[in-house]
Amino acid sequence: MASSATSAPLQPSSVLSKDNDRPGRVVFDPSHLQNKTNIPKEYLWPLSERPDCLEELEAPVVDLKGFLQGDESSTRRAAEMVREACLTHGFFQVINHGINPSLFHDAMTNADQLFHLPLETKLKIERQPGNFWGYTGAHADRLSSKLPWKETLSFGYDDVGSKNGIVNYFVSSLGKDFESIGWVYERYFGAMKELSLKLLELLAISLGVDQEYFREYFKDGESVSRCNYYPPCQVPEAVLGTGPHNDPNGLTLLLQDQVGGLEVFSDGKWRAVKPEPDALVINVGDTFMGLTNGIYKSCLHRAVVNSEITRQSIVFFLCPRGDRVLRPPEALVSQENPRKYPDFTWSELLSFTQNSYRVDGETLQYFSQWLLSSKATE
Ligand SMILES: C=C1C[C@]23C[C@H]1CC[C@H]2[C@]1(C)CCC[C@@](C)(C(=O)O)[C@H]1[C@@H]3C(=O)O
Ligand SMILES: O=C(O)CCC(=O)C(=O)O
Ligand SMILES: [Fe+2]
Repeated sequence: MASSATSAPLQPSSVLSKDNDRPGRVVFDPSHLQNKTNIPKEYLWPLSERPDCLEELEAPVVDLKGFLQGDESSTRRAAEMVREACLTHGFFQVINHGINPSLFHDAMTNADQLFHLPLETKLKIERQPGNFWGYTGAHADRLSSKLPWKETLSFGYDDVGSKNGIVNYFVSSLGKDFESIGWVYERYFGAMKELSLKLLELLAISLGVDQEYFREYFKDGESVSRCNYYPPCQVPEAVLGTGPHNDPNGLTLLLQDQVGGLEVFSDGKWRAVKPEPDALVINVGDTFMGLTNGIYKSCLHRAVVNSEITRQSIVFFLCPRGDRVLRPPEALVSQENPRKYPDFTWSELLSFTQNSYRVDGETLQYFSQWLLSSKATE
């Protein structure tokens, strides 16, 4: 369960290569799998705790309107709400965030169309080892057991280095017909980057840190964006759409449809994050927990699937530039709260998480210990 320390090492990518040169390779074909009652062993997780009546996570729905308009008392109120949530579990939702609901709608419907393409077409844009761009079915390119019951399409979203990178990606990999889809995600993830920088200002205010501090830290980052598509499963309690994990990045901005399935392990129980129309779910990742010297919490979460209906989510993982050293501002370090983690860079943490996938919520702790012991033996 969540409290026991287990880690499932990822298979090196050289072990799993393209299905045509590795006949034993698992290929996630939802049209076939979603009707099966006999779930192939690669997808099985120890029977997950699925209470009949799942309690809801106590996570505030924060109205950003006043803050975005520069209104002081609304900003104070919003900062207090996010502070309380981040001191406890690091999850809150935002509404009136300034993003047009039609962009949410377009991002969801285009993902639906993309995941309905024939499997051969999706495999043409399969994610390659060491790269964050492309399609995966159940992450079978990197994992061989406890596979997530999902398809993903990811983009190494980078508004700094590559202008129109997502549009170019669609056109060069799937052809000119996909240009308009590329523009939808270019606009969507551009809006997510902008909003995430504003949220960092609100978080800085909530911590009494210079308003620009975190914004400056993340503004030239190499973020990752992803569409998740979770088909139904006839034995939903035997599989997980996304296994338990803490996000390694700074902040995560997640758009979920109204189906529900996102759960957070808080106060000893899995709790549902209730879908709110047109809201975004925001959560603190390990990098932000590190930057706040452990004051704001990143929390274990997972996505479950159901037996009836496909669920979709679209995620923006805000990350720093790879060589940025993660060090909290002085205001967050004191005698009572001394440094919790050593200095490290985002690329060090990212490669650790890519090689060792922990399901116990202790990644940052283990990473810090590993870093300190490996530096001591250098
Ligand atoms: C930098 C990243 C690695 C993952 C995608 C982004 C941010 C979160 C990571 C992830 C979601 C954590 C859970 C396991 C994972 C393999 C997944 O199920 O998708 C992770 C991502 C990944 O490596 O693709
Ligand atoms: O789809 C979801 O609700 C959660 C996905 C998630 O946690 C992730 O991709 O990191
Ligand atoms: Fe996550």
